[in-house]
Amino acid sequence: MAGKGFRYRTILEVAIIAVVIYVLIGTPGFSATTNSKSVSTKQHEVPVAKAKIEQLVYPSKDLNCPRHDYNVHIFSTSPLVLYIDGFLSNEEVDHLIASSSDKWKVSTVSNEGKEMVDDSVRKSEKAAIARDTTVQCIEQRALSFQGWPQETFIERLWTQRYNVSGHYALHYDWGMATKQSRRASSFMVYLKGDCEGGGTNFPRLPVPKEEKWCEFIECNDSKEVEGVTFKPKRGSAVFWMNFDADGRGYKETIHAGMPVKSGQKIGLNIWSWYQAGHKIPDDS
Ligand SMILES: O=C(O)CCC(=O)C(=O)O
Ligand SMILES: [Fe+2]
Repeated sequence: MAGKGFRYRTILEVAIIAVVIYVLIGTPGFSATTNSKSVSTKQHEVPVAKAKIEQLVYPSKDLNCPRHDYNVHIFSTSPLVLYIDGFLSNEEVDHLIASSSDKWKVSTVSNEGKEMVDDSVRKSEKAAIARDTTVQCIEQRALSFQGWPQETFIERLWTQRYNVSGHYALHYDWGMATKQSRRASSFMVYLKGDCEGGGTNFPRLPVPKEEKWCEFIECNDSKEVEGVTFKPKRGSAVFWMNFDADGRGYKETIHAGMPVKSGQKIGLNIWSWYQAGHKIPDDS
């Protein structure tokens, strides 16, 4: 009798341990094993890292980019948040807007690996712009700005358009982060900011005291808006690092695209993806 009871207990313990291991391995960001986790377990067995690698772009080595100057202001050192005044030239901004014009598609959000439209989270349109020389020079500038970090690549550039009531609710840009692969940094570049509202709000970042910042941030935000809101100033960008050196996501980087109350806003996302062990393909 005692032997049987012991056996049942052992089976129960093994079952509990198996369930715990299953749950942990299935949790995003838990370990390296999530690197090869499927986007959708049912229909499309696409490993996350593979899907992401297909979105990475490599500016040509033969580019001859025109010189371009911009002004950088340190907003915060931990996490690193910078405001880059004039990151893009007027010509580049016009070019990006023109090349998006016939490509706008409704924006989606990713929910447990599935892409879906959800207006309550994200209401905008996005366009995957062609990678001509101007665009590749911007990709190259984004890498150069960051000091050419190792095993880090630019994700294909997207523009994003918000009309009245367009917005992007609070979120992190982390995506499916693992030790081996993650969205290391974000640039939110503004192409068009002829609007009321539409700033990028970081509720956990404190508002600086210095009035000079009012050129770049909302200084008349109502009391209900927490933290700092960067103005969508044409050609300028907010840059931030999403993770610390150990790969822990910075909670302070939670942010939102504030609702556009009138007019229109167009932005450009430049995300940099860290992929351990990945190399620029020979044929690129
Ligand atoms: O439009 C904005 O201000 C923010 C957009 C954003 O956070 C994103 O596209 O990830
Ligand atoms: Fe974002």
